[in-house]
Amino acid sequence: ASDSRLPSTGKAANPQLFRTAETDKLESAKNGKKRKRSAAVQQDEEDVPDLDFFSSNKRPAASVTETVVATEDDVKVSAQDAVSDDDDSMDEVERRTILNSHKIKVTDMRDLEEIQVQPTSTTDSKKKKKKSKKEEAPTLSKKEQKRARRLFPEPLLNFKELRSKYKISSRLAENVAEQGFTVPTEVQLGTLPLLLGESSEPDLLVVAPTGSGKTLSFLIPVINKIVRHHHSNPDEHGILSLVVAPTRELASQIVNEGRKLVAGTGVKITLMRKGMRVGDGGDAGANVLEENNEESSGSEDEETENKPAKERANIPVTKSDILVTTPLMLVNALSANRTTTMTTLPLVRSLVMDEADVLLDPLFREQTLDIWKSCSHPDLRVGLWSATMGSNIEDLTKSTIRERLEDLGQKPSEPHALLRLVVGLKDSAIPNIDHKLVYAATEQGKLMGLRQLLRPAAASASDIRLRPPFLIFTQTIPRAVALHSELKYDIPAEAGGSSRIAVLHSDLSDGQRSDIMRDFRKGEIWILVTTDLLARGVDFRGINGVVNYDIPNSAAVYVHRVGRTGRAGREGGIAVTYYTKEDIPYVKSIANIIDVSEKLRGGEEGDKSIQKWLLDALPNLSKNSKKDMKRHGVKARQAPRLTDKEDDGKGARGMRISTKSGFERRMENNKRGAIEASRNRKAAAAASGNVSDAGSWGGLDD
Ligand SMILES: Nc1ncnc2c1ncn2[C@@H]1O[C@H](COP(=O)(O)OP(=O)(O)OP(=O)(O)O)[C@@H](O)[C@H]1O
Repeated sequence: ASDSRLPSTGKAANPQLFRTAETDKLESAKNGKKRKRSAAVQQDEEDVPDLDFFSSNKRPAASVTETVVATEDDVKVSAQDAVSDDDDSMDEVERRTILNSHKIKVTDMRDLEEIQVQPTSTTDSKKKKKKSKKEEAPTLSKKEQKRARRLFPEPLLNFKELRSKYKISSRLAENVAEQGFTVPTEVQLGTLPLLLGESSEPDLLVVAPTGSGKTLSFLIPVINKIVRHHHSNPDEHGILSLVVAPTRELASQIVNEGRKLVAGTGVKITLMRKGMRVGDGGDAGANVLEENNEESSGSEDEETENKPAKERANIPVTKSDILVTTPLMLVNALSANRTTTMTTLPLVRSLVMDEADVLLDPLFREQTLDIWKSCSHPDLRVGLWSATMGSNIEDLTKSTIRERLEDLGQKPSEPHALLRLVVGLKDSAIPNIDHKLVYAATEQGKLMGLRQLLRPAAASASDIRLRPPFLIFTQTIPRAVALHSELKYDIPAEAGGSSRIAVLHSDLSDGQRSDIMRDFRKGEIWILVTTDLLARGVDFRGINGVVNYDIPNSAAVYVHRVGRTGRAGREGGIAVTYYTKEDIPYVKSIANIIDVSEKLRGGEEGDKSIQKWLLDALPNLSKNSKKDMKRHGVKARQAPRLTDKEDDGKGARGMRISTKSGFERRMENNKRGAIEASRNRKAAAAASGNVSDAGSWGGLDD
């Protein structure tokens, strides 16, 4: 019975994570255009403070029928709004009610002086309020400043409004409708009006849960803007939008999503590949893509795939409007592999950074900032999207926006805001999955636990029941490879044997990587062992679970890894995290994340997987150790000491992934007489050459 609610059954729940019955009523009334003027709600922003998004669990959030004392501001707004009762827009009280119950918080990030001088906020009434406040009290308390920065823009109630209200291209609207989504997710509800509305398009920082549909939220406005651009500037050709993502897998997925949306709109979206050059295509200042015949395989990206390499080499210029790329690939193209100064991208009007916090993390920062600054159009808008975002990213964004304009020596044609939109609780894991934090004491204990998960019969003995397909994350590439060869023969030949389990990491060729992605998506591979390469962004809708075989290097990585399941509101996903004695110093931040996500879900204290005593007992990690852990992971597990071959027996032995149990599995399979598997086993035994040099653990008896 429990299987019927697994993500893999494809049953999509409501994709919205946060909602209340009261708002449902209000939204459907609005959707039905039955506007109730009597709505009066006291929903002061103090009710939704930074760290308390659980209010709807404790008491009913703003109710439309409730008559309560309105704040001074609310009265002002309501009175003003009554005048324009006939129009279809919402009053501020309704907007607040809907945004608050979906836990959407919009903040103007600019300095208050700037907001006052250049009022470009999305709500007129709010503008007036801010101004009058400022005039009355020049020095505002912190609380008042926060209040003055809060915005309550109009939410998107349904996808039809994209056409009826926001006038997006009819073909684009059709393409969205064809996806068959019933209601917009929170991030779509909040960001689409901001990006498509009549006010000047803002720069936007968005923090919204994993699997909540951020891709659609940034692609629709980007595509619509280009359709408009094509109308008004029919002669201007070149890259108008850039989407940057940290991995090839994610970039490729964005292109595939984009292709569905651009069909018939005249907009072209392209995945940046090795061998493409971004150069001057002849039109003055227009950047176009040029492709030569270097390797560019990858079956996920169908378009160029079907053409033989020779033919591809003859495509001199790819006229593309949207280029989707990883940072390094574009930087190399713009600087001829760092041999020249960066070419500029003068036409780009939209720069989207997906997984922005990792793109601006030291690992990618330099490349990302180079790309950002190479976009030299004064009307560039940036969008930074992720499920996690440190406050350092906000500061870096502000300073880069400023510096880029200073370097350009030009001003944008119209002033615009830098807004931040947060859905739910910043940096938290989604509430619709089960988290299991399991103490396994040793490396061998983890392997034993994982084997139990692989066997449905054995699973009934523990309380964890994990059905394929699922992902297993390790700390390093050698460990992913070792674990894969360890588990390869655990799946019986009758069920497909070793072909059901695969390993994916960045040492594989592009072609191998996309083949594995394709087979996993098709359901031919059931279990994918991987590194943090797949921790972010990739969307396997029907994945039932995630196993953190090695604990993640940070709380943010935990949020992203486990967010591969429970996509678009699906229930029943499981996240299992093993930890050993060595991991104890690093577990607290993960336990905290789980605790918060369980609070977000509500429910009884007894249902919680993280007990208070555990949280109290786990040690806190110093700032420096946190930094160190983030960069290197658990020391004892670092590559390259941990591969079997390189194990020097001095300490790393205890942390290696044992091979003896693999041998045991092979013996078991021999007994079963699975001929094909036996042939593979021999090959594998010959290749590894160290079957007898196994660890101390003898495997599990079935
Ligand atoms: N309104 C909607 N209703 C139902 N499903 C949706 C809706 N919008 C998007 N989806 C689906 O939700 C899934 C997750 O979307 P997406 O990959 O954009 O998530 P994300 O927010 O970018 O997550 P991550 O932070 O992990 O990158 C996709 O399969 C997408 O098709």
